[in-house]
Amino acid sequence: MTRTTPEAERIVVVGAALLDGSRLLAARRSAPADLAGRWELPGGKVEAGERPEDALVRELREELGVDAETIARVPGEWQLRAPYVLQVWTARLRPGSPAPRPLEDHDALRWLDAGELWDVPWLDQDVPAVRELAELPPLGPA
Ligand SMILES: Nc1nc2c([nH]c(=O)n2[C@H]2C[C@H](O)[C@@H](COP(=O)(O)OP(=O)(O)OP(=O)(O)O)O2)c(=O)[nH]1
Repeated sequence: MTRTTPEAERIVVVGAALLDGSRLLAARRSAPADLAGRWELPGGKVEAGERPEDALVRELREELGVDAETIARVPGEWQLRAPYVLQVWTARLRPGSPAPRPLEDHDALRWLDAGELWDVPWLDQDVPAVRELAELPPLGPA
């Protein structure tokens, strides 16, 4: 049975498909223990009154030390552990941005070429989102 979370109890987690040409940035979580060592899309929880796109830019600044901008919403929404749901935006670094560094929540970063998307052990709950990304340009069919 698929369990859905009532609208009022949902907390949106925004994840970035941070792109550099046709490469995608994957981030390895360092905490909590049950997620540590698995790979995810950098991002975090949207705060009350915050636009998801603004939350994503803020999270990328805090977690990776970068100056990024969102490009477009990736169609779909994926249930995480309740009450969280994952929404994904493609994003890119703005000109002059520092390179990403694992400042918070992560202990490794990796730019994956389109052919390397499945070379890291993604969090189980991120696999459907990565599968969707793999079907979309610039990672998948043009
Ligand atoms: N950022 C991110 N979180 C994910 C992904 N997949 C997934 O299950 N999660 C979970 C982990 C956390 O329970 C929750 C997001 O938490 P977070 O720790 O990244 O968010 P945050 O920076 O706002 O957290 P906080 O420390 O301020 O509370 O969503 C993903 O791809 N990216």
